[in-house]
Amino acid sequence: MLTVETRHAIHPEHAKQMDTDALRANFLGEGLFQDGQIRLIYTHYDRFTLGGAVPAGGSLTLDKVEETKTPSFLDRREMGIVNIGAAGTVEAGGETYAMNQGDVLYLGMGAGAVTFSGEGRFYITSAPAHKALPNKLITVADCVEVKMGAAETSNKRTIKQFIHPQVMESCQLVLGYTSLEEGSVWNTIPSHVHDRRMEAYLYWGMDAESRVLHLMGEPQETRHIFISNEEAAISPTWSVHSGAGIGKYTFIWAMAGDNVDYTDMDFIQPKDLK
Ligand SMILES: O=C(O)C(=O)C[C@H](O)C(=O)CO
Ligand SMILES: [Zn+2]
Repeated sequence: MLTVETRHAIHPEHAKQMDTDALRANFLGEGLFQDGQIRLIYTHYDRFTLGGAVPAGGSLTLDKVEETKTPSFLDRREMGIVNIGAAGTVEAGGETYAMNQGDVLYLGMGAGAVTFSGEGRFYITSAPAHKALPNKLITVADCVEVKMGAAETSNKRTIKQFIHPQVMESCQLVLGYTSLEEGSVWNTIPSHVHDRRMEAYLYWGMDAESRVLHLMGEPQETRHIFISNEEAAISPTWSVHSGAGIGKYTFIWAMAGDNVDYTDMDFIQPKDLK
């Protein structure tokens, strides 16, 4: 079963007026991982699409998605998939890729139908592409690790880069995930924006009772949403995207836009946040 929800692009002046329910309806992705289902959010931020596929021991195929009006979803798009569950497989372009927890699969434009199988919980990201690039499995052992932050500022963390120029070529997608060290709670400090790229965060690896306070909004007009395990925050180009966890968490960051330069960020120092 496939479900697709459309999210329109929100102007920052509009976001300022929103109450909690409106912020959640526009910027939070809930219930993306349901047994036996593929659930997608098709956004109007760079037409970035995110979602989950949970085959729950069976198989699920993603092919035509009405929203794109193309015969197959990947006819003019690329895709990044992260397995946040147990072992599973993804079949595309005549190949079957075995994916353990944390592995990432890149599928290039024209890859065709995508079949998810096994016990995996597959996080799906996708953006329009301008050329066909080879499909590529990037295991946890293949990623590039960057250490950031410090225990003194409660933000010591490891950034694992997968779909990233240092690892492989993509059209628009840049993707990886960040884990906090024990005792550190803050991600993405100092905060930043990047008007050139939208971004989405998928929080996972959290206890059921735990929550992340996700900061969003313009730097001088911040808002927050509390996020549970396996929920996503959609971050428009004008929004900061930082968070603090009440308990352990990892988050998958994925971006699409004008460049694939991970370091292209406009930093906002804590003293300048409002
Ligand atoms: O912990 C961090 O810092 C991040 O993971 C930052 C994200 O990767 C990001 O926002 C990239 O633009
Ligand atoms: Zn960012």
